[in-house]
Amino acid sequence: MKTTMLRSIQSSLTRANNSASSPSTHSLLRRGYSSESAPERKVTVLGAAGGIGQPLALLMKLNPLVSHLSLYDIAGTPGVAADVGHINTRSEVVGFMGEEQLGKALEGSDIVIIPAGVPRKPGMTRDDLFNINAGIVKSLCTAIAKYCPNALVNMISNPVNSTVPIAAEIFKKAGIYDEKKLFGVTTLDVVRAKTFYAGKARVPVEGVNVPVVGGHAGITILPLFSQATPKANNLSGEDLTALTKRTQDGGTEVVEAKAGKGSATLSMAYAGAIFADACLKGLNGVPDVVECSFVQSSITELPFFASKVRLGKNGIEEVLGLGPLSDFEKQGLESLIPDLKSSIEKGIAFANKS
Ligand SMILES: NC(=O)c1ccc[n+]([C@@H]2O[C@H](COP(=O)([O-])OP(=O)(O)OC[C@H]3O[C@@H](n4cnc5c(N)ncnc54)[C@H](O)[C@@H]3O)[C@@H](O)[C@H]2O)c1
Ligand SMILES: O=C(O)C[C@H](O)C(=O)O
Repeated sequence: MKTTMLRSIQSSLTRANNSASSPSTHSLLRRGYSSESAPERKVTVLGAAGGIGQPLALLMKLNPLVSHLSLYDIAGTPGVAADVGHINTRSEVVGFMGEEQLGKALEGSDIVIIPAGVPRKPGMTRDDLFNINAGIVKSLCTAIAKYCPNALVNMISNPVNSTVPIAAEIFKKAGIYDEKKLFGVTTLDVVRAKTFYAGKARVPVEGVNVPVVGGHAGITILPLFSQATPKANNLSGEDLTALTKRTQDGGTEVVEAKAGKGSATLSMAYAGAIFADACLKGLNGVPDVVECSFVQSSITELPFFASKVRLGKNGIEEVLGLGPLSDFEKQGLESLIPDLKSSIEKGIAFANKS
């Protein structure tokens, strides 16, 4: 019963993966690539005792590609680690608490996932989190540069449109920046676009794919429903406009429903687990692993942009282009550029001030 449930969680994580073509964990296992023979991989979660951190720790504990799970926060991690550590899956779990233990938490990490920082309350924009979260991200990235400079970094902390450029600048200053290894996690936008599209088009959600490009705030989130599969012929222009708006406002929908008790945590943990799983598969040499992510990019005039990226043994193998856009999407792309540009510049300026 327990094994069946674990298998079903794992396979639904892989089935839901954006890349319909990437082999599932189960196909790897069937090919004799058992969790015992899968390479050792250390995944570290920074902010592991938080609303996202705890369910994300649980989902990473269920991932057979992880051999070491390191859980760090400024408080509360011993309890989370003891709890998650009792689950009878492959990884060894260690909790670390307080700045003096940050180095140990990070050493040897293959992937560092960062959901550390404050979430929104109703009436706030993601940019309103900048003043607190920029400093948190800066200090955590300084430590990553020192203790695990080769790790892939999955940035969840908001505002992602600024925290990713901050991380890049901190890594550049430390002389370790590799643009192939830094990712803003925008998977939740893809997860939402798939759910909302499937609901409106009345198609089974498991088979749905929708790329989401741009950034991760308001109108910078640009779902490309014209490229959604399976094609739905029952959606009007008005439906597509409404779907786009709902995807852009998905975070706010949750913030308002939680009425002061934070933002998306469970769906974000799910999305973060999907993205980390894709990074692990890429590192392990699985071919054709493709996910959307906010990365250093030259596909538009902006230095960072979310689009599909192909993941490989060194992180990003290829940043894929946007593909054909509808007139509505072309307009959306044009409108988002100034917003996204100023968030990126704000992050770069913050990281470079004294
Ligand atoms: N990228 C996305 O799609 C997405 C989705 C949802 C939430 N978020 C963002 O994720 C962040 C976390 O959200 P949450 O709901 O988990 O918040 P939370 O307050 O529940 O948890 C944040 C955790 O970070 C920890 N923390 C604070 N400073 C730290 C530091 N210096 N080092 C390590 N840990 C530290 C806190 O102790 C806390 O446990 C927010 O910024 C939120 O906006 C992003
Ligand atoms: O909306 C937020 O503040 C959190 C997150 O960015 C989300 O999209 O849910």
